[in-house]
Amino acid sequence: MVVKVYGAGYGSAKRVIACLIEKEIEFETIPIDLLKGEHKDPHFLQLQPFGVVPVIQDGDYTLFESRAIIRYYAEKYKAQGTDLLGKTIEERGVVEQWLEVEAHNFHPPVYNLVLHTLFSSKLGFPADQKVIQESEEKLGKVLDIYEERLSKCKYLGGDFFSIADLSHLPFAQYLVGDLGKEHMVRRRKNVSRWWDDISNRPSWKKALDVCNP
Ligand SMILES: N[C@@H](CCC(=O)N[C@@H](CS(=O)(=O)O)C(=O)NCC(=O)O)C(=O)O
Repeated sequence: MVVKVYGAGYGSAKRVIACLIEKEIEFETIPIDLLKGEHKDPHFLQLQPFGVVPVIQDGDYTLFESRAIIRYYAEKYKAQGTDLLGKTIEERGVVEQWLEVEAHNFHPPVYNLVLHTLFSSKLGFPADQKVIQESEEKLGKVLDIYEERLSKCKYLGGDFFSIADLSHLPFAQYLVGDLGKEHMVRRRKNVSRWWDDISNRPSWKKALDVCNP
């Protein structure tokens, strides 16, 4: 069954696309235009009651929340494509730990920078410079912890690429790209080495091609 990915053009959906490519799972993308409000359409809300993207449909199985989706496919197809979870429950625990760190410590400040720097005018609210400054300060502290972690091992979850690293790709891409904050990565040599490693993976390059044709 070909997996349907709704909203592939947007950040959190790219996390799912990169995972499906790493796991060698066939998928198709279904555009959802956020600026036209298609994510608030009653039919879409039946798939995702919170009205955000992505959602996947895999036959009669529907799942939303991008990190839940990548955990699902990483587990369901553990023996296919890249192993993204580690070999032991202890390795899995550390992977889950850094995936939670990405969701609760890395994502919020970067998401605020994206909203207030890139989308405030399109979404019709004033960019809040205080939020921008506070978010950059918070993110700097998070990256300092990453710098220490990555001085001890190649990837966040250990010495193997995992969903913890993969989950960072979409919004770290914003950081070094459209947000113009690449210096926050480059001034930290281990974070810089890590970013070059994970962002040069063929799966990420293909995900960007699929999502930004
Ligand atoms: N926790 C959700 C977040 C999804 C989310 O916020 N998606 C954004 C797009 S993006 O941030 O992933 O680019 C969205 O649909 N925003 C629409 C809205 O908030 O109305 C997930 O990871 O799937």
